[in-house]
Amino acid sequence: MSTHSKPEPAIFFILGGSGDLTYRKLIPALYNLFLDDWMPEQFHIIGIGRTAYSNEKYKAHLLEGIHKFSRRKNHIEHWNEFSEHIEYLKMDVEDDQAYQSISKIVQDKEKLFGAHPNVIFYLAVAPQLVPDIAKHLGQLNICADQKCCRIVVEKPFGHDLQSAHELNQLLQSMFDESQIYRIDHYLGKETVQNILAFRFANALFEPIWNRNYIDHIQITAAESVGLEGRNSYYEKAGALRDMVQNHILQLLCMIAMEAPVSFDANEIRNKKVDVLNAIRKIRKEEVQDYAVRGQYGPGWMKGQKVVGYRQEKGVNPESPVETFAAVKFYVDNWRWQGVPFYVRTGKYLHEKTTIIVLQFRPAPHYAFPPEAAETWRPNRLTISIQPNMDIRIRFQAKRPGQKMTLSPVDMVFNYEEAYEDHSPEAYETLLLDIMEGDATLFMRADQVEAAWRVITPILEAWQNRPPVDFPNYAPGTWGPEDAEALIARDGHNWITLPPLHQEHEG
Ligand SMILES: NC(=O)C1=CN([C@@H]2O[C@H](COP(=O)(O)OP(=O)(O)OC[C@H]3O[C@@H](n4cnc5c(N)ncnc54)[C@H](OP(=O)(O)O)[C@@H]3O)[C@@H](O)[C@H]2O)C=CC1
Ligand SMILES: O=C1O[C@H](COP(=O)(O)O)[C@@H](O)[C@H](O)[C@H]1O
Repeated sequence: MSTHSKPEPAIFFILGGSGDLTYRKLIPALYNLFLDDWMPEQFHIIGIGRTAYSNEKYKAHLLEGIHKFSRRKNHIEHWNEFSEHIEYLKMDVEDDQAYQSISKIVQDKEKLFGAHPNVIFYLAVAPQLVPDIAKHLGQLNICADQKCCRIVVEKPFGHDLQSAHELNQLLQSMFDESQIYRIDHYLGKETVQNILAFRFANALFEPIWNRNYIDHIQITAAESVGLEGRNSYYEKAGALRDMVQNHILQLLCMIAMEAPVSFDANEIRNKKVDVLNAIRKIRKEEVQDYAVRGQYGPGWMKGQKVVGYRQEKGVNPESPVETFAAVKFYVDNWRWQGVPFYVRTGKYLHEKTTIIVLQFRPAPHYAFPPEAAETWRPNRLTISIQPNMDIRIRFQAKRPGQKMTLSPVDMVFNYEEAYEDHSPEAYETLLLDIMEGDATLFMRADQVEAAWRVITPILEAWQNRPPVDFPNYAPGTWGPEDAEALIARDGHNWITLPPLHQEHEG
């Protein structure tokens, strides 16, 4: 979010350096920053885990991750230069004595750099290890330096409101809030950051961005993948915790927030937390009117046979865990009173797509002859987050010819067509922000808790009332029928993005 200059010298400790996140995301992102000349002049990366790796084996393992997962899989010409900055430390994070090695490395690097580096502890470990690690790190002298020492905490941040609150209290007892970076990788996506630019760098849209013009809003974050090996985590989470509590509510905040006075991290976060606090609390007894859950059964995905969720390895054969969730929210404030926000997400859905749709109200009066159009399509603004990266505005246009015949057309801004520059991966942006000490795109303690508060009644109602109809959707569909009913009851339907230039429906 900052307007970047090259960061100060930095030491990265990745606790969980032998794990999947480091392999898939963190090292590819750091390497891309290196290729783009964004890494500090002096930096060092220490991967930590219990697995026995020599430095050479560790680097070879990480290089394999670049080949598989980096957006620049084959750009390895600078890998040797980059990997000189990497080492592996075999360490059990539950061993109290082991933390001395960390202090020693920092002292050695300080001498070598001849400067006081920023020290970043990235906790890429299972959530149950986080409290213990934070306690140990908090006791190190280097962490008393509020300006230089930072701790990065991955999702899930807590399992519910109470555990999130306890984790916040613990972290804040060891670190200043300004040192804590709670990751929500959606906030690092280019198209998500662009929502702020679109809304607040243009005078055109803000006057109509409210209940007077907008009929309803939809947010779809559909995935075509399944569990991707994270079965045991997912069985404790489910779609509501995994996607709605964090990513989807953050998208909703970006759409619904008031204009910030400045781009100060706390100013933006204040405006977002105002939205979370304004979301109408769903009463437990009304949860079924506002929320729908689903679980996929066995079926086919892109020509491949897939097992149902309950048949996945490590999953309870009678699991009540939802792999799909749809919710209708209201934001009770002057801007959004009465405007429903429909959100949905799920695994093994028809296609991977994350879109935000602002459906405008119809024009107040159509003066055109009845034969001008079969049906009137109100204006619609669609923000495609991924995999398409575009913004489309739908409006009525006169078809060429002697008669006044109208049809809907799209005005499109497409990232790839508009800019030659590539878009960085979310983790690249976020890691650079951490190095620069810019917390704008990270979750503050009160934001995380406010988001848990929003979904708590649904979590509790679902826990108290086990599902009777699971599995209730087939892989490759758009989820359970009840999700269609949720929105159809209000006279709407879920909008999926047609390919550009295709005739509009719905
Ligand atoms: N993977 C992903 O795509 C995503 C992951 N996340 C989050 O990131 C975090 C890490 O996930 P992921 O990488 O998938 O998990 P993995 O299970 O792949 O990795 C866990 C890491 O923790 C290390 N570890 C476990 N116990 C100890 C210990 N006692 N001492 C030292 N190291 C230990 C493991 O090292 P070793 O076995 O060598 O001891 C390993 O490096 C989780 O919170 C997850 O929710 C969030 C979004 C996406
Ligand atoms: O945080 C998570 O996000 C991914 C989806 O991320 P995306 O960037 O591919 O949209 C999701 O698959 C995973 O279950 C969840 O933990």
